[in-house]
Amino acid sequence: MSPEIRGISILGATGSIGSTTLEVVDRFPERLRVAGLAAGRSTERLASLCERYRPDLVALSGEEEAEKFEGAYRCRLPGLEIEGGPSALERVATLPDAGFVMSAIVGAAGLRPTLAALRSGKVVGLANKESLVAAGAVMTRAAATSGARLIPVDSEHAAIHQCLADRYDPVRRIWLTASGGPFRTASSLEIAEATPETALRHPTWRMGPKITIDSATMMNKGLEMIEARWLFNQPPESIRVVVHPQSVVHSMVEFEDGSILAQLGVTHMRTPVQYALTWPERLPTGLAPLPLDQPLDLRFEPPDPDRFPCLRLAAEALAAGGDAPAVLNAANEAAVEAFLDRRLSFPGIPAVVAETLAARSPTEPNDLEGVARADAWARAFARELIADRALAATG
Ligand SMILES: NC(=O)C1=CN([C@@H]2O[C@H](COP(=O)(O)OP(=O)(O)OC[C@H]3O[C@@H](n4cnc5c(N)ncnc54)[C@H](OP(=O)(O)O)[C@@H]3O)[C@@H](O)[C@H]2O)C=CC1
Ligand SMILES: CC(=O)[C@@H](O)[C@H](O)COP(=O)(O)O
Ligand SMILES: [Mn+2]
Repeated sequence: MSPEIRGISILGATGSIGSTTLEVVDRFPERLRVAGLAAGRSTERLASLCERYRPDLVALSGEEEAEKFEGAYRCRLPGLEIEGGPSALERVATLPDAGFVMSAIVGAAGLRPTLAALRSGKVVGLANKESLVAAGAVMTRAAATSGARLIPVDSEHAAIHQCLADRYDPVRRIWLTASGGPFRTASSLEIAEATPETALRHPTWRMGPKITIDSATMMNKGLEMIEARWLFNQPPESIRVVVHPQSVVHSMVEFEDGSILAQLGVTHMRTPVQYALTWPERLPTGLAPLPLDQPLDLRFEPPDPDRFPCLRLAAEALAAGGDAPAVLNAANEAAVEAFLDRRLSFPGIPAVVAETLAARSPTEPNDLEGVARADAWARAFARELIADRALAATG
């Protein structure tokens, strides 16, 4: 019997995860059909994707972007519905013909459409970790109410999902592996001199710019600790980080008897992306296998929160709960953007996040509006700090 064709929507179709998702669609055209696509500003790429995959609906981040897209590409895309703005992203996330939604917009812009997909009971492949970092309680509650399923795409969480399978054995610890980023062996002085060029040189993964900077500060691992807390419902103190420079062991679960299960694989996002799209089935990825018939050194070392303070800040936000993770996330987004624009130094990133967290008046957001308020406050506060620092540096 041939498998049923599954309609999918891709939020963040023009990005790194979006492209990998489409590679998987190319591998299994008899199983996967693109129903909806959404993206931000890469209009030429989006138009080519629409020509190639013929979705029913395409959404752009804003109405103005959608009007420009319509004007420039309508003649190439007859019959395609084109919309823009937050409600359009939500429409793509809830299309009746899409049983699966790949949530791969970068940053807090991914929250609303991800929540819409969860509310409408979709299977959601979650790459947008910021959804769980900023609004973990809101997202997981929505999934529990609607019966939606969250399948992790983040490589570490996909690994843990596989190690846990349907086991109900008590978990002692979750070990998230971290590559350590481009500055793993650098001194604090060297790290202070980091530029966008050096920080974007990730040693093992090719990813979009925001997550690549997060890997360099190790905020990525901090965000992943918070993501793991919500995905696997584990107490914060049981979620640990171990540096593993080869990025071959994608993460591990330690059970009460001390046994540790790990998931290993090649360093390529096609594996977790395809895992989410075809779960619970496993299909060939077409990637060369991990060469275990060759010598392979695997190293594990403790992380250094003195050189990488973002790790400590994220652990503190996780322990504090309430709006702290949303504030951490928004301040980090503002700081990373400024670093990439050369308006903030690399050590300025944890400094801005720390000052923003310290200045917050704690709240307990219980819906997305509350999270959005915490996010807006933190973003504005962080941007002011960044502007003041730039002024102090030039003045
Ligand atoms: N890349 C990876 O290997 C991994 C990524 N992730 C997570 O997946 C997410 C995506 O990362 P990645 O693919 O690397 O990022 P990219 O920067 O490569 O892509 C981001 C995507 O988001 C879209 N986008 C940005 N802002 C908006 C907006 N306001 N409205 C609609 N679309 C928007 C971009 O559109 P456009 O380009 O058209 O502006 C693009 O399609 C992140 O949350 C990241 O942490 C997790 C694990 C691994
Ligand atoms: C591929 C993936 O899941 C990334 O989140 C990756 O883990 C980033 O590398 P770091 O381990 O350096 O943060
Ligand atoms: Mn990851």
